[in-house]
Amino acid sequence: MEQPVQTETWKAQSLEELIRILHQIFAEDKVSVEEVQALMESYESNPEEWLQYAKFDQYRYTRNLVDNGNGKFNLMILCWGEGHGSSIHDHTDSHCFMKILQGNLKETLFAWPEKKGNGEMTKKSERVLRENQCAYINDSIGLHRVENISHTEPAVSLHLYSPPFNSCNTFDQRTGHKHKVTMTFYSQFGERTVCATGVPQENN
Ligand SMILES: N[C@@H](CS(=O)O)C(=O)O
Ligand SMILES: [Fe+2]
Repeated sequence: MEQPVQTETWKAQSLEELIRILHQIFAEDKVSVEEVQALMESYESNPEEWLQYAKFDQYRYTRNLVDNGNGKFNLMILCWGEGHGSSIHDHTDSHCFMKILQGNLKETLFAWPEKKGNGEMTKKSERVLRENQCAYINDSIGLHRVENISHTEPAVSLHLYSPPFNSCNTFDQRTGHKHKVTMTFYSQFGERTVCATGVPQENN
């Protein structure tokens, strides 16, 4: 009988330490989802450590690259103004970890639409994620929409995607029809990205 793999229980004391441990974990051949989720949850959000990456836009949520994980993952900070939300989308066969750094985010889970379907998409569940919680999703779990439903408080979240990707599909809730979109960064390593096309980058 195979021995269950012993996953380590880490406590990340700072964002810097979190990133260092993530590099260690992702350098291995096999990565445990539970281990990454527990590690990300163990970091107690300290705004002083991430404020340099938290750049907001008036109209839509922003994606701000913090670390490119040596090619193994992308770690980014998403900034959600009051009422900002994403479309229903998939995660391009990657693992997606989402930790709340500030405020609350509502996550609504949807089932994949039928191949030839043409109707309202099926809502599977919804929940509110609170400060320091870390959620996980991948395409076999389903699709989701994420929203800052607060009218008074912004929200900030830390996302890890592995392997990294720069496009996903968004879905029309009424019809289930999908549409491929390219996602880019509003800033990288704390520096505002110059957007040549002027086309909005986030999937809302
Ligand atoms: N997956 C989305 C954010 S979220 O709504 O989970 C993105 O990377 O832009
Ligand atoms: Fe997502």
